[in-house]
Order: sequence, then structure tokens, then C-alpha cells
Amino acid sequence: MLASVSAIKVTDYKFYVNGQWKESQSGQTIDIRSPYLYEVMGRVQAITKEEVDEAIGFARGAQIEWAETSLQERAKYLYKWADELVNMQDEIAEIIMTEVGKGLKDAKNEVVRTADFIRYTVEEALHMHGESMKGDSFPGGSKSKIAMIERVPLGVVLAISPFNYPVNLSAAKLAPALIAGNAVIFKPATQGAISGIKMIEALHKAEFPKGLVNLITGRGSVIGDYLVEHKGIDMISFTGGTNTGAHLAKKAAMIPLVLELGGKDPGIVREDADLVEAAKQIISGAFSYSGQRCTAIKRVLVHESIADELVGILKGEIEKLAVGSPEEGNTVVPLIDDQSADFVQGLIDDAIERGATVVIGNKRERNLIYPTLLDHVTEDMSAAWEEPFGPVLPVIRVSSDEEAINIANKSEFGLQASVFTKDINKAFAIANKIETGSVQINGRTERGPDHFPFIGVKGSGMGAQGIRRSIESMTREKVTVLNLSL
Ligand SMILES: NC(=O)c1ccc[n+]([C@@H]2O[C@H](COP(=O)([O-])OP(=O)(O)OC[C@H]3O[C@@H](n4cnc5c(N)ncnc54)[C@H](O)[C@@H]3O)[C@@H](O)[C@H]2O)c1
Repeated sequence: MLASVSAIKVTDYKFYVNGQWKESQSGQTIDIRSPYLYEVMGRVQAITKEEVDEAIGFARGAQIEWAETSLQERAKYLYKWADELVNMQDEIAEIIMTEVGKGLKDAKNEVVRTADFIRYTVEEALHMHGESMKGDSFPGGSKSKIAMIERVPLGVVLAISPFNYPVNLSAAKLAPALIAGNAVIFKPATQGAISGIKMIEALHKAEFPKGLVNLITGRGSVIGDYLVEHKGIDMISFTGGTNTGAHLAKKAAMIPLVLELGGKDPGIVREDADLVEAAKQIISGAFSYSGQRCTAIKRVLVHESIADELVGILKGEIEKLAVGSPEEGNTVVPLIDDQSADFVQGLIDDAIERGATVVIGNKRERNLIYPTLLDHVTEDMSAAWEEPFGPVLPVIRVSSDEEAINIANKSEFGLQASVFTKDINKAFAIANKIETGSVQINGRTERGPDHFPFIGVKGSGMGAQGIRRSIESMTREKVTVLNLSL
């Protein structure tokens, strides 16, 4: 059973516009329910379209002056924000835990990692330089023509983030946008909005210019499409599900978009792999935070000759996983809501019905799904293709590297993949053929370290994140040509 040590104090949170915390004119709020305490922990404002217009108006005004300030000056504000986050780490981590059901240690790591992210972003920006070109390198061109190429901000960036890393994935949009001279409209995931509000409380303490960052909360049905189609938005940086991302991409016309979406990352295990090490990586990849990570390992493609042995080791590792409330530091915790748990259970039920074997798991208490390992999963089962965002790991047995590559690439997703083998040549041969943004050799799939480029292809996204790439995506090149009389 889930234990609760928290006494919940329900707080009404305001939204943040022009440097002030405000209640919405709508008079309406949205309840935020803790996924494991099953109680309302707070309420956020359901803001109106007029308030969206107002926030974007303030952002547009503030951005002009902000872009004029020196990089060193902008850096000072961001460093201060990072310091304030570290000062507030206990308070913010407690909120992340209660709101999205993440263990306290991981929640605290998320906050500290975010401060590191912000600092690194500043340092990266301080070391980015433009370039110059002379005209005479092109046939017929003249030495007297010199192009100076610099990066300039895009204007107002709309940052939309998902529930699972409500602070880190939000700051991963705000920090590059701000250091590059943009203003931000930040729309956190509804479940995750209070964590986002806390992050902005830290930002408020850093005394950024008013209106530069505005946090808006509201019902997706009222403000979602309105925001995305708004003429005052110059770029959208979105992280979330593939369906939401695809919907948004259709709505947003003629502005740059970066989309980081869902995944179905395979762990490919060759015959020659160190099975004990591979199993450790796979289990941590698949089950930390109940698999609610975009880069969780979401299927195992294993050579049939070693499949029994691997499945045995995986089962042993799963037996060691702690299951229950995040307040007790468990690895497998209740899912974000009942609907998500129903979806995961549906995938398990469908696989069993079609002949998969339950090695361990298939047990549920409300939205807590016990870690489940399914063997003999075949291509006709939804578990082979759908992203569960929950603690279920399907094992698909293959007879060759080619078959593994083929099944890996048949997926609509293309985020990451892991290849486990002792043969580095084979590892590269497989990696070269895998259609994902990144391939991990002998390691679990994961986003960090945060300065690596992070790329989703096919249904997993568009464009790139990773500190330098994010700054580049939120700026454009501007060319000034000097025509000398030589
Ligand atoms: N690739 C990555 O970097 C990455 C990282 C984390 C999570 N994810 C993915 O995110 C998903 C889980 O997160 P989620 O459940 O919060 O995703 P989601 O798609 O339900 O929501 C993401 C965000 O979109 C907003 N939204 C919903 N409808 C909208 C609309 N019409 N217009 C504008 N915004 C709208 C939500 O309020 C939220 O802020 C998983 O699929 C996971 O793989 C991807």
C-alpha cells in the first residue's frame, strides 16, 4: 500500500505576467491532484485569451530592450537565477515529488542539474562567435565585399514543456532563449505547473526585467491552439507527446519549431554482449521513474540464442526494484494519472491475449503498475510499437542483427537506441543503420549529459536540443555586408 507522510496544504497559485503574480479574470482555477496522495495539492489559474494577449504584449515590449543589453549583463541575471534555484532546491524538490510523483532524491537532482544547465548555457553563449567571409572566394566576387555573420534573437519564444521533468525540461528552453536575447512565454504542463511556478519564483528573485518571462497556465482547450497560432509568437520549443506535437506543427505556420516528442527506444542485445551489464543498463533505462522518461528503454530486441539467459537476469534485477510511494524513495512509483495506468494495462492485456508470456509483474493497485516483463512479444502486439510511458518492458526475440535493425527501424519513433555487444565493429555497423537521433553503445538510452545534441527523428521530433543546438535554434543568422572602396 502507498504510504503518505505529507500533510497537504492546498494553495492557490497565481500566474506570472509583467513581473507580477496575478489571479485570472476568468475567476476559474484548475485542480492539481497529487498522483500518489490522491488529493488536490493546489490550484492554478485558468487564464483567458485576453490575458494571453496581454502576456505576449509585455513579452514583445521587454524583448526589444533585453536584446540591446550586453551578453555579460544578461549572463548576470541567469547566474543569479541558477543560484536562487539551488537555494530553493528543497522546497522545489518537495513540490516536484508531490505533483508528479518523482522520488525526492531524483527531484532534488533535477533542480541542481537545472542550475548546472543554466550556468553551462551562459558559458556556451559567451563563447559563441560569429564569422566573416570575403567576397573573392566565389568566382567573380571581390575582396572589397566582406560579410559579417552574427546570430540575433528571434523575438518571443513559446516554451511548452511536459510533466515528467517539469523544471529541467522547462529551463532547458528558457535559459537558451533568454541568454540569446529572446523573451519567453512559458506554458508548463498542467500537471507540473506548480513545479514550473516554483522555478519562476526563483527567476523572479533574480529580478529579470519585467515582462521578459511570463508564465501562463490554463486549459489546453482554451489557450493551447490560441497560443500556438498567435501572431506574437516567433518560435516554439515544444517537448511532449507525438500526437500533441504533430497537432501543434499543423497549427503553427511559418515560424521555427523544435519538437522533442515520444520514443520507443530499443535495447538491442547481441549474442556476444556482457549480459549482466546489459541487463543492469536495460533495467535502469526501462524502469526508473516508472518508465515515464522519453528516453526510457521501451523494448528489448535480443538474439534468440541468449534470450532465456537475458530474461532470467532481467527478472532477477526487476525483483530487486523498490515499488511504492515516491516519498520512500521507490524506483517504481504510481503513474501520473489513472488514464495513463489504464493505457499501460491495456498494452499488457493485449500482449497476453495475443500469446506473450508474463515473466514478472502484471499487478496493479490503482495507478501503481508493478514492473512488468513480457517475453515472446511479437509484431502483431501493440506492446511492440506503442510508447507505454509506464513500467512495462516487452522482449522481442530475433534471429539476426538484421532482424533487430529491421524491427528497430519499423517503429514510427526515432529518438534513441542502445546496442549491447563486445564487438565494437558490429556496434558501429548496427549504429550506422539505426534510424534514431542517437545510439548508445553499451549504455542505457538517456538525454544527458545535457550539452550533447539531443535529436528525435521521424515521430520523435524535429530539430535539435542540447545546449549549443538550443541556442542556435532560438537565434537566426544575420548578415551585414561591408562594401569597401579598395
Ligand atoms: N523527446 C523528449 O525530449 C521528451 C522529453 C520528455 C517527454 N517527452 C514525451 O512527452 C510525453 C509525456 O509528456 P506529457 O504527457 O506531458 O505530453 P503531452 O503531449 O500531453 O503534453 C505536453 C505539453 O503540451 C501541452 N498541450 C496539450 N495540448 C496542447 C495544444 N493543443 N496546444 C499547445 N500545447 C498543448 C500540455 O499542456 C503540455 O504542456 C511522452 O510522449 C514523452 O515521450 C519527450
